[in-house]
Amino acid sequence: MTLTSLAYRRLRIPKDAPFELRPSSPGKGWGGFATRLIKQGEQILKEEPLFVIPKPTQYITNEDLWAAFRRLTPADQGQFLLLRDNAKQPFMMSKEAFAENSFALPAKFGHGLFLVHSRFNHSCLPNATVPASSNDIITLVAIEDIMAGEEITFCYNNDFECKIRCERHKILRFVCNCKACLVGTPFQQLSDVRRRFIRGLIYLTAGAGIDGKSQDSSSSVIADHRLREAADNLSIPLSNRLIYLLLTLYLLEEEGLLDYLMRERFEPPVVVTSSLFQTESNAEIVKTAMAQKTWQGKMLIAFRLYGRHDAADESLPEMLRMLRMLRSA
Ligand SMILES: C[S@@+](CC[C@H](N)C(=O)[O-])C[C@H]1O[C@@H](n2cnc3c(N)ncnc32)[C@H](O)[C@@H]1O
Repeated sequence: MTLTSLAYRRLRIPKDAPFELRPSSPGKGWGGFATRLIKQGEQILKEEPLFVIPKPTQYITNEDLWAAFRRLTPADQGQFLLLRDNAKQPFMMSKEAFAENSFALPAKFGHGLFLVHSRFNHSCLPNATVPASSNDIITLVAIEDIMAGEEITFCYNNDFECKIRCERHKILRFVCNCKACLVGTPFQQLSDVRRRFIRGLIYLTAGAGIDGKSQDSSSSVIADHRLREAADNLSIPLSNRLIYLLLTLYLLEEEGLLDYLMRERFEPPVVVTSSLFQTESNAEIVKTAMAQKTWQGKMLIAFRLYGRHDAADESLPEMLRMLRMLRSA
């Protein structure tokens, strides 16, 4: 344990916090570890920013940061000066310190410096999350039960469920070694296939990538141009649409990413889509599929619908296009 990393011992942590800060596995500096069982959905940490810079990242300057630093109380300045580059040496530049320890605050179109949230390491298969906040206060929430002694991690980006290992590492600018990143393992190889597949399936059902944009032919994950055009025009038939949605949920589950927040995001479209069928024979299959207990079971039955036309197919694209227009208005 180096003297510099011991600086973290002096960080202000809530007295009743269910975690402690200590060294993590090699290369990961320090991290947050559960000191007792933390139940799924439990709030692990609620934190106010030390300061906020109300600017997009690319416009934040060292001068902005020094001005914010000077406005802090001496005690808060002391806390800022405890920050270390991955628990090693102090940061050379305040911009680096800010980049490593800040979170975007959508409500303010700016970024806040969070001393304690930033001590938690990343995983592409996390056990916690920091949901988007509507104000300056952010929270760390368990997305599964976390055992005492287990490292608490969250995913640093919000679209990693559809990014493969090398894409994730390019964005992170460090090499993560979680189960989905450990090269040479069958899980890792399957993980890349699953996440690329999830990206394509999201495109097919939403008619846009996770960034809300349509893809040009060079960057598209959908190789078949007719299929991509059908996705862009929101004219994927209802039967296929339901199969793609169920497949997405099944793959997320296989990947270990189907936590309660993912379910909140992906289950409603399945419920809505399954309620739209107008052709009686199709509606019967959907009913049987939806009665199955598992996503795999639902998907296997729903595959019987593949390629089947439904009376709702005539009006569906128009309805979806109107919804898209309303959302973007
Ligand atoms: C916000 S800090 C996290 C806390 C940091 N470990 C510390 O000791 O201060 C982010 C840095 O931690 C390291 N890190 C976080 N998650 C990691 C992971 N899964 N694998 C390797 N390094 C990681 C990287 O150096 C990253 O730039």
